[in-house]
Amino acid sequence: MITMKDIIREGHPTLRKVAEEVTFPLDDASKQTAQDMLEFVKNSQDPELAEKYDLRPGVGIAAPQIDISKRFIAVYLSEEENDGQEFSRIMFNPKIISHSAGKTALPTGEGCLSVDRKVAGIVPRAARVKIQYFDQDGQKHEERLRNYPAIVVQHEIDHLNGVLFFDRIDPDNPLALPDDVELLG
Ligand SMILES: O=CN(O)C[C@@H](CC1CCCC1)C(=O)N1NCCC[C@H]1C(=O)Nc1ccccn1
Ligand code: NI
Repeated sequence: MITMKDIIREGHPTLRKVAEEVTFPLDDASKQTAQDMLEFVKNSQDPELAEKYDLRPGVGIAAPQIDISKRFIAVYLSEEENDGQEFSRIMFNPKIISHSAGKTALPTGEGCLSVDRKVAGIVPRAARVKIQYFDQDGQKHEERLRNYPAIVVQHEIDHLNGVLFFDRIDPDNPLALPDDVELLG
C-alpha cells in the first residue's frame, strides 16, 4: 500500500518534470499502481486508517507524487465532500479540451501532499472544464466538471506538467481576489 513515505516532496526534480503519456494496452504495473493510488486517497480519508498508517488526508494524487513520471491521476471525493455525489476516478492521459473563461478558487487556498509548508494565497482555476481521459482498459471518456471536482482534477493535471499550486498564486497580492475569480462557496 502507498503511505506518506512514498510521496516525494518539494525539491525533488520529478515534481517539476512534464510526465510521459502512458501507452495502451497498459502494463500491469501501471494498472496496479493506479489502483493503489486510488486506495491511498480513500484510505487517507478514513480516520482510523489515516491514524493507523499516519496518512495525511487527501482528495487526489498524481503519479509524479510517488516518483512515477507518467500521466495518470486518482481522485476520490466522498458524497459529503461533493454535494451528495461520490466522485471516484482513475484517469490516464487526462487532458483539458476546453474550459470556461470564468475562474474559481477555494476560499482557503490550496495545499499539496508534496509541499510540507503552508503557502497562503488564492489559486485561480477554470470554473468549468471539459476533460478527456482514458480508463485502464483504454476506453476514452469525456466529462464536464465544475466546482470542487474541477478544482481537484486541475490540481492533479498540473502535477503531470510539473506545476505546483503556489505557481498560480499572485506573488504581489496573494490574497487578492481577481475580478474574474469566484470563490467556491
Ligand atoms: O496532488 C494532490 N494533493 O497534493 C493532495 C491535495 C489535493 C487538493 C488540494 C486542493 C485541491 C486538490 C489534498 O487533498 N490536500 N492538500 C494538502 C492537505 C490537505 C489535502 C486536502 O485538501 N484534503 C482534504 C480536503 C477535503 C476533504 C478531505 N481531505
Ligand atoms: Ni498536489
